Amino acid sequence: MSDPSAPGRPFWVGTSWKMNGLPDDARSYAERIAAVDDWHGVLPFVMPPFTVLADVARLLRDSPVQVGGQNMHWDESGSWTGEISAPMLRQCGATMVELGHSERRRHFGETDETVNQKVHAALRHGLTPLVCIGETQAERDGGVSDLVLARQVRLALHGLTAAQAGRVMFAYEPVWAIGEAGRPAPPALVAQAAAGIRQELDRAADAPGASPLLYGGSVNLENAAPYAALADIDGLFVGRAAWTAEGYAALARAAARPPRRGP
Ligand SMILES: O=C(CO)[C@H](O)COP(=O)(O)O
Repeated sequence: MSDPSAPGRPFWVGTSWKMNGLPDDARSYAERIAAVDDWHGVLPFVMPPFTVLADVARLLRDSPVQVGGQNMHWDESGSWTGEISAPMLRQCGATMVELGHSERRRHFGETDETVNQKVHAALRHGLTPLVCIGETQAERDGGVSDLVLARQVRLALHGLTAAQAGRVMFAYEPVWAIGEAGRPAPPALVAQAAAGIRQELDRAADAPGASPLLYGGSVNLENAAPYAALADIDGLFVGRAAWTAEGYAALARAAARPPRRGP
């Protein structure tokens, strides 16, 4: 279990814009967060659509905000119509890449195996993978949440060395808690799931707490602080509530508010 009271424990607050952000809006968002002079100690990152990624990365180049892609292919190049590779993301200024979001698993055929191939490719090309995992409502009702989460973690990290495994970030996102129809998860439930995930991550990595574990799913200004206080949670991964620059900055402030304690 990671120690939330450890001095200097990094805490991430990031957002994926999903399929939102035309060029003018994206530039305006990036300019506004580039102007934020105090992130209250959190590590910020944004994941815009591919079409504006280079622009956003350029505007945030001199800021602490990292930029990531929302997906990528496992191959470097080739006949993969409509896909984006790790070197392409790097060239655009990305340092991170989100992999295995439930929307991609559900609608676009992403599997634990393709996530694993993409994790390997991301690390080969110097991108930090952020792997999204989470159980469906049916899996929770059926009592197999912990098994599902352990399987997703183990398969995502398959074939990595312990040092490599420690460089992979995870986001626990219960599928039933995401999006317009999502129901915010009780912090106690998140704490219980996160403790199990942490055990899996620590088994794979070379040092306890090496792999950051974020929480995502209907995070908002009211629930950010309780989630941020959980012992095994190292950050928040936010959708809708961070789709304005002001909303994002406010969430970072709310998540950074000390003290962070266990469940
Ligand atoms: O990916 C997510 C955060 O970027 C996640 O799906 C949560 O979305 P939200 O429910 O709109 O916060």
